[in-house]
Amino acid sequence: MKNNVIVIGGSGQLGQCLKEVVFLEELTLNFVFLSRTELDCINEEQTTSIFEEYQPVYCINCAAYTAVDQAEEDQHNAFQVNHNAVKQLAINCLKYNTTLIHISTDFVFDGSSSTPLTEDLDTNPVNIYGLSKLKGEQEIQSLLTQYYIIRTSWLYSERANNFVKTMLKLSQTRSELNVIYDQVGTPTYAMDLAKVIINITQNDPGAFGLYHYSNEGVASWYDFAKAVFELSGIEIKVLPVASAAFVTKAKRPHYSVLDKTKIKLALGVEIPYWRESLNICIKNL
Ligand SMILES: NC(=O)C1=CN([C@@H]2O[C@H](COP(=O)(O)OP(=O)(O)OC[C@H]3O[C@@H](n4cnc5c(N)ncnc54)[C@H](OP(=O)(O)O)[C@@H]3O)[C@@H](O)[C@H]2O)C=CC1
Ligand SMILES: Cc1cn([C@H]2C[C@H](O)[C@@H](COP(=O)(O)OP(=O)(O)O[C@H]3O[C@@H](C)C(=O)[C@@H](O)[C@H]3O)O2)c(=O)[nH]c1=O
Repeated sequence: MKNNVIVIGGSGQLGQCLKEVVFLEELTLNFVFLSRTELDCINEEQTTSIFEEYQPVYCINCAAYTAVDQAEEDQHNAFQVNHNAVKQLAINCLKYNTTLIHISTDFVFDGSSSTPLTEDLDTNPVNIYGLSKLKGEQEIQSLLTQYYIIRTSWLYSERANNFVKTMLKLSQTRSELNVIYDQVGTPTYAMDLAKVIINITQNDPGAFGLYHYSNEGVASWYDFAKAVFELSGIEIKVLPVASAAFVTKAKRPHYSVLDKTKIKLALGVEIPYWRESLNICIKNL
């Protein structure tokens, strides 16, 4: 019984990438991917019965309310998924001695730093999504010792919705695009992150705690968009604009480059440079 790994939010972007890594590698554990229809994690009874059924050795939580702008007007649902459901997962992990691998975000920071963000830096989210994700982190940290919280940033892949796919889609109907240059971070190829997560389940060093993971390097959304078009061979005019000129419902941090020193040392991961990974993704699209 003790060889099950449950993946919550299994049909989202990261969930699908995890599924692909599991499919490609020979693994010792039995991975069970649960879509929202199989487990709605805001349903406490359903969550408890899934833990009872699988008694998982790991629970990988990829479920989240990720619509950053929508969250500003839909706070209740954002907190239900990103805070309350995470608390229920943690309670069940405690009961079944399950290690929780939970994904969080660079949006827990306010963006006022100008040097890469370490795990011990003060948080101060500037939007509802970031605040709800921070509350989820805090529940885990107060209830569990056996957990990995991995904060990541700007996830993209061949799957689901993400900035790369949005840019490519917009380029089909527009001859020029305005893209923000004064929000700086690091794009992360979700396949790279998925490999790190699966590796934890296969070679767990027991180094529980909070970690930062993104690809290497630094980019603005403008740099990211330009690279998407350059690597795809698409000719389109991309105009750099300031955040003030691109109004969105949610405020976003101006600087969210994550410092990856801790995860590199503790888990021995080698992290690809963001443009290298983007190139792989674009070739697959
Ligand atoms: N995307 C990004 O840029 C970043 C994401 N993250 C974090 O990484 C993690 C994975 O994100 P990503 O895969 O990109 O996000 P997606 O939005 O692609 O996937 C999230 C998944 O969660 C599911 N979900 C939402 N509500 C529930 C619920 N009540 N019960 C069960 N499942 C639910 C969604 O289901 P459905 O498909 O039915 O809506 C969806 O499949 C999240 O924790 C996110 O906060 C961190 C930094 C950047
Ligand atoms: C579509 C578009 C967006 N933008 C800007 C708006 C925003 O500042 C930035 C990214 O926009 P998006 O809405 O695609 O991405 P956004 O939802 O802000 O992405 C965030 O998602 C959550 C889930 C996270 O955890 C973060 O790490 C981050 O990836 O690009 C432009 O400048 N021009 C455009 O044409």
